[in-house]
Amino acid sequence: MAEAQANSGSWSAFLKSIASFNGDLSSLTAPPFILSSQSLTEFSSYWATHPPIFTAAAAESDPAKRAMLVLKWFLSTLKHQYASRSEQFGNEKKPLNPFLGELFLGSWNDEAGKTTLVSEQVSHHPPATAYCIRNDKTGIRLEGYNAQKATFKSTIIVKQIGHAVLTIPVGSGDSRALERYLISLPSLHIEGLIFGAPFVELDGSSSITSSSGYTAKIDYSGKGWLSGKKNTVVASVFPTDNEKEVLYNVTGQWTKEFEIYEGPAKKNSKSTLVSVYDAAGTQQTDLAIAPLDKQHPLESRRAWGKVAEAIQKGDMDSVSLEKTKIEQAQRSLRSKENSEGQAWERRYFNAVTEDETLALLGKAAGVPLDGDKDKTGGLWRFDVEKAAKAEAEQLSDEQIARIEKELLGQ
Ligand SMILES: CC(C)CCC[C@@H](C)[C@H]1CC[C@H]2[C@@H]3CC=C4C[C@@H](O)CC[C@]4(C)[C@H]3CC[C@]12C
Repeated sequence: MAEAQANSGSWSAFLKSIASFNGDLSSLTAPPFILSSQSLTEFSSYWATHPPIFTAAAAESDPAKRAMLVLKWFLSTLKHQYASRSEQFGNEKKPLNPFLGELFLGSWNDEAGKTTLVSEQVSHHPPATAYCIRNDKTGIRLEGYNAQKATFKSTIIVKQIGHAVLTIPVGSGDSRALERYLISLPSLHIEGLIFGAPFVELDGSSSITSSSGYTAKIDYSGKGWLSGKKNTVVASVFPTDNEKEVLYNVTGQWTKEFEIYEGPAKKNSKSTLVSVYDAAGTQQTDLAIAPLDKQHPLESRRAWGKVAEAIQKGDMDSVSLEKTKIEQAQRSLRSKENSEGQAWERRYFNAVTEDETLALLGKAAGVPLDGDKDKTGGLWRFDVEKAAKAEAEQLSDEQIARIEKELLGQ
C-alpha cells in the first residue's frame, strides 16, 4: 500500500487507461510496481505445486473416490494459481506477455516420483499457452491450454478460454484403461483496483467431468456473497446423469482450508468428514529448473533475463528497450514466415482438428467440441514424439547465437 501511494499519480492514470481499454490485457501500460518479471508461460506450473496430491487418485480403486480426489487436487491448485502473487508481493502483478514459441520447462522431484512440466506459448494472436505435466510413477498426465478474454465493468473481468484434460491409468493387466477428466476453468475479476492493491477473486462456476461417469461442479464466490467470506468455494461430486445424487460435497475457502464430506450438504446435521485440506499449511514442492546457461534460448527466464533484471531495478527505460528488442525480432520473423508461406513450428504441441475426450465429454462439461480454437489459435494437444525429439536435441553455440539474434533481437 505504501508503495502504491508513492505511485498514486501513475496509478490513477493507469485506472483511467483501463476504463477505456479494448479487452487486450497485454496492451495495458501499467505503472512499474505492478509489472511482474514473470511470464504467463510460468503459470502452467501452478497445476502441480503438490505432486503427491496431483497423483493421489492413481492409487484409488473406487471411481467415485477418484473423482473426489481429482476435485481435491484441483481445489488445492487454486491458491497458487490465483493468490500466490498477491500473497508474495502484496498485490497481483501484470505478467510478461509471452512471445510465440516461449518455453517454460522444469520438474518436481519428491515422494511422488518425477513430475515434468512442459509449457509453451503456442499462439501470440490471440495469446494462448499450452502445457503438459506428466508423472513417471503413476503415468498421470495433465494437458491443457488457455487464453483470456477481458472486459471492463467497474473492474477487470476475465473469462478463461480453454480447458484441461487429466488422464489417469487405472486398473491392471487386461482391465487397464485410461480414465479421462475434462476440466473447465473459472472466471475471475480483479478486486482492490481503486486502492492500488489489486488481487484476484474467482466467480461463477467450473466443472470436472470424468469418463467414468462422475462430475464435480464447483461454485466460487467472494466477500459480500452467500458466505460473506472471500475466496469461498462450494463443490459437489455426483453421477453425471443425476445431479441430485450428491456423493461428496466440499465447502471452505480456497486460500485457507476446505472440508470434504460424504453425501449432500446438510443444513442442520453434520455429514461424515472425509478430509480437510489446509491450503495455507500444505508444503509445496519447488519446481526445479535448469540454470540459465543450460536452458534453451527460448526458455522464459533466459529469454526475458534482461527485461526481468531491468524490472527488478525499476529501470523503466531498459525495460522498454529490452522488451522492444524481443518484440521487433518476433515481428520481423512473423513477416518473414508470412512472405515465405511458412508457419512457426510448435516444439511440443500440435493444433488438431478433433479430440476424443472433447467428443466424449465436451457436451456434458459445456466445453465446445472444437476446443474454442478461434479464440486460442487452435485445439492444442501434446505430441510425445515432438517432445522426445526436443529432449534429445543438442544446440551448438552457433545455433544458440542465431536463435538469440533472429528470435530475440539479442
Ligand atoms: C494487476 C492488474 C491491474 C493488471 C492485469 C493483470 C492480468 C493480465 C492478470 C491478473 C491475474 C492473472 C491471471 C491469474 C491466474 C491465471 C491462472 C493460470 O492458470 C492462467 C493465467 C491466469 C488466468 C492469469 C492471466 C492474467 C491475469 C488475468
